[in-house]
Amino acid sequence: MLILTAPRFMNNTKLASTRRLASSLFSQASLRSKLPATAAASYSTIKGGSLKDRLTELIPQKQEEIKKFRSEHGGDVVGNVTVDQMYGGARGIRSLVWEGSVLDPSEGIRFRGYSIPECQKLLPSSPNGKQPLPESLFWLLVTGEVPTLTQVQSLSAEWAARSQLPKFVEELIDRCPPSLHPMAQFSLAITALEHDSAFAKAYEHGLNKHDYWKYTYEDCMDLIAKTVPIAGRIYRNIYRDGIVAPIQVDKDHSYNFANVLGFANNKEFVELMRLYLSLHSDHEGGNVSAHSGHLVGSALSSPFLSMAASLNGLAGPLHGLANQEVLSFLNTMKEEIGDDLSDERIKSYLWDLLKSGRVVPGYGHAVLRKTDPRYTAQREFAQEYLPKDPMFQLVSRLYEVVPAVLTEHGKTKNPFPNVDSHSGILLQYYGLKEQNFYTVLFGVSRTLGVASQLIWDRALGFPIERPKSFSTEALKKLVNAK
Ligand SMILES: CC(=O)SCCNC(=O)CCNC(=O)[C@H](O)C(C)(C)COP(=O)(O)OP(=O)(O)OC[C@H]1O[C@@H](n2cnc3c(N)ncnc32)[C@H](O)[C@@H]1OP(=O)(O)O
Ligand SMILES: O=C([O-])CC(=O)C(=O)O
Repeated sequence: MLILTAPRFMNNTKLASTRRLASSLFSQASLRSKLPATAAASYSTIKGGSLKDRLTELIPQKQEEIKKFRSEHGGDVVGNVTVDQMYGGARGIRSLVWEGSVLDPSEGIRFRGYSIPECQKLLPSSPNGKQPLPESLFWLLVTGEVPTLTQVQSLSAEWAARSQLPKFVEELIDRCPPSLHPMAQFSLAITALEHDSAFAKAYEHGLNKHDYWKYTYEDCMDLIAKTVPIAGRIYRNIYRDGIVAPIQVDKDHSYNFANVLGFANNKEFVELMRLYLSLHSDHEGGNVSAHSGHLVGSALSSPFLSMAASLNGLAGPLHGLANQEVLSFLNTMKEEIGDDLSDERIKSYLWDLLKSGRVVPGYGHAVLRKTDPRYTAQREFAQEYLPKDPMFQLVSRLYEVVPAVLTEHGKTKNPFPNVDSHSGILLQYYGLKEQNFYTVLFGVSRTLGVASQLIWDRALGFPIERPKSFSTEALKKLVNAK
């Protein structure tokens, strides 16, 4: 209430009237009717069924599979827990079920069993591109199956059709001071989508457990669709003229994302978004953003509230925000060492940083013990499209120098780069220079992974999460410490 009556920070009449014009040209009511005939029909009648149809077939099979597995192996032991693990961020404790992806410490992520290069080969891309469409990755995460291009296009059309924001959410974003971090604005807007949660409304009126997933599914599809105009509005408000391009119903999710940001006229940037949104989507269940979304969802909070929790975790500098930190690190380093990219100069800069008790952002990982394949995929993109870019060259030089320094430093278990160490310089190259916004892009992508698991959490009837905790005193007693 208070927020709605507060003065606007962006009180610009011209801006308001332009927005009115844009929204009247593209109101939600007219949106569905503007879907191309094939696309409009597609998500209910596509060949092979819609994603929801396919889920309706798959869910009973998976429920049976798990029932049988638990009846035969429910008592099998999968690991022990040490005192160190309890104090050490639960590292390595096997305690979560996550269907979409599994992370191998050496090989990196596999989405439903497929590595990143395999996904790049197998998943449908745009007819004029070669990176997988994030829609296709979402289909894979949800079903475990590689979709057809028609199925993927049906998702593009469906997300576009669901993208309209409630007016009060637009106003909420517009009233945020530009000094409020984009991730805080993002989380705020996603929380506010709770207003129209199908799950929360149905639950309030008494919902059969067997139908939880259907309402969760509806909310998840709305959530994914609405991340795009929300992110666009935040970006355009803080850094540009406040005018957000309308969603185009005959375009894919990444094109629309690039378009709301104002970069869709560059085909390479649109391809980069397809790669970016696919790569950042899912990283098994234990990372902070995935686990937060799953945990909050386990209380039957709606996908909107669950995703807001996930985004709040992603916004931490040891997690998703590291991609913003990397840019600051690179820029400060460049300012300090200038053009001298010799090993000696870079090493001495890194040692000064480490001695001041700070981390090298973009390096290290809680699970990975080799170079993150998401880093490699972005590096390959850079080698193809921007091989001579000075920032890419700096990142490449660091790749040659940092692992040895971190190894000599002797603390980190993984001296190699992670996903965050590369993403920022690609965005810089195409003119998206505002690094404080970068984690919002990560969040738009991570929504795909968190949403796909939330649907399964409800379909499989996962219970409320509630691990046991101990005080140090109680723990000492437990292990008979003197
Ligand atoms: C999308 C993502 O979330 S990817 C990760 C993004 N985060 C970053 O890039 C930030 C920099 N990296 C880090 O801080 C860490 O490597 C993390 C948070 C990613 C993983 O943390 P952990 O699993 O605790 O790493 P690890 O077990 O190797 O840490 C051991 C020690 O090495 C230090 N260390 C780990 N990585 C680094 C690094 N990049 N630079 C300097 N020191 C490091 C840790 O701070 C810790 O020090 P401490 O014993 O004084 O507390
Ligand atoms: O897996 C992790 O802990 C962090 C990470 O890389 C991600 O969430 O993408």
